[in-house]
Amino acid sequence: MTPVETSAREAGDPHDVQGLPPLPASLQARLADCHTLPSLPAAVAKVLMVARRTDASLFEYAAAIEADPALTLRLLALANSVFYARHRGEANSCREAVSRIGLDATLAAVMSFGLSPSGRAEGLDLDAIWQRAIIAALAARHLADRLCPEHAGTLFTIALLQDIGILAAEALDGDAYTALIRATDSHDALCQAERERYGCDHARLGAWLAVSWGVPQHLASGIAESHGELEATSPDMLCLRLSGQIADGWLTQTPGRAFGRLIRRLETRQELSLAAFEEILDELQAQLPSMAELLEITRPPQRDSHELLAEAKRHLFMQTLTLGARLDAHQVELEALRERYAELERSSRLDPLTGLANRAWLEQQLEERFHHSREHGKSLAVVFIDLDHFKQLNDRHGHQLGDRVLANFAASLQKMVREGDLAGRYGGEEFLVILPDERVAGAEAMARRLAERLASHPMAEVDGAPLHVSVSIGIACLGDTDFRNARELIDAADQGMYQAKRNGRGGAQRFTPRA
Ligand SMILES: Nc1nc2c(ncn2[C@@H]2O[C@H](COP(=O)(O)OP(=O)(O)OP(=O)(O)O)[C@@H](O)[C@H]2O)c(=O)[nH]1
Repeated sequence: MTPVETSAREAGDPHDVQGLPPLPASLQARLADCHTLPSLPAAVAKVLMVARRTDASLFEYAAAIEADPALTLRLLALANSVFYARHRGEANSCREAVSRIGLDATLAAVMSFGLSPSGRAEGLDLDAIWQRAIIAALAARHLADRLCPEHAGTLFTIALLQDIGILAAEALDGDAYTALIRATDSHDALCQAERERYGCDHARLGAWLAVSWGVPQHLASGIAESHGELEATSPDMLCLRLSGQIADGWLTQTPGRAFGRLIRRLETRQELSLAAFEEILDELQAQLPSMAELLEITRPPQRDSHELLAEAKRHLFMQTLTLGARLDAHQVELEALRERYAELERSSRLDPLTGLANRAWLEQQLEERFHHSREHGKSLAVVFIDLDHFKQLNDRHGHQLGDRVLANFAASLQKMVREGDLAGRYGGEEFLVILPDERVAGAEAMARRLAERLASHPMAEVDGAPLHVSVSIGIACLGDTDFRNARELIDAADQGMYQAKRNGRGGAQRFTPRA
């Protein structure tokens, strides 16, 4: 956190945090009218006045605190607590106490005294709020000791005060706000609900309140930014934001799951190893009881860091398994979809009755092959086949038999074409075969073979008697004539076929351009 300059502002709410956008105007107006906002005892305010000066000495801090005996006692208790006393002797004066615990922690202790759980706001669970605050404050300090020691004291104070905005929101809205807390199942969800209701969350509101008390601006802007994403933040911001999330995980009914999620979120941050995280949790557990005692709040639940992280890893493992299983299922689904798509695509090219290429596919293929043959100076033959007297066949034997004949004819045709050729149904009883690299002679040979086959193989049986069909065939060839496009080539083969019909059916006729 970069300390924010405390120069006077020209306009706007004097309690705004410099460097941050102002609070929504309607909220500012309501805050200005609210007479129940939490305030600080005079002694605390005096200490804050000292803290606002960058050149304030230890002596001045001590002097401000000594003016209030209760505050002095609280500070001495803190300096002599397990956390600060370690192997040192007893601190007997306010000055000794301030020197031992440092200016930041002194400020935090003084502030927490001013906002002690014995204060007002009966609708709120102040005990829970302070539990979160002290866990976060200690976590922030220990995280900072590892990641940015120069900010450890400041972060302790900010983390401790990060939720004071809840006090302001409760003062504004009373039961409606406490109902909002009850309706949300996590701190994140509460922030989101606040943003929807007030246009900002309690962190931002807390920063405003802090400035109104005279808390130094850099602490206030820290409070404003204390809630948010862990990714892509500076190390000090990571310590601060993580501190609140550690506190939430610590206090939840399912800490293993919460810490599992936290570890996953931290995966992108290399600075903090799992071993360091476990040490921090150990330190937290060691210090929380005395801190809770000092603030006269209920002790937060006891957590065994080793067990906690083992459970967190179990959750992560289960989550990975579930994700893996889901991924597998998705892959199977994707494969099935791919197959289905390929099948659809394949069937979209086929004629359903005969299983041969349909007209659209024939035309598209001919188009491509036509251009390819032209470009490479190759020949390309098209054979147009029309079954003779098919109407008569239908009329005599019925449509179903007609269908069977078409299907059997298609199967025979398919057997006669070579790899690289394409046979398809062009329409009704019309068929087309594309013969790449083939000249008229090759196409005529194919027509002959087809006629022979039809003569020797009946296409159906009627009352035990074989039913033979004949076809009329038209042939056109790129190479013989200079067709401009595939359409012209088909039309030419069609004309050849009509000529074959006119010649008496059952034969093949090559296209001959009129002179
Ligand atoms: N069973 C059946 N008949 C079809 C199908 N498609 C077209 N036809 C019939 O094929 C017949 C074609 O008749 P025409 O075009 O008059 O030709 P044709 O009777 O074969 O006479 P020519 O071609 O002159 O030898 C029509 O009666 C169509 O109803 C089909 O999918 N199934």
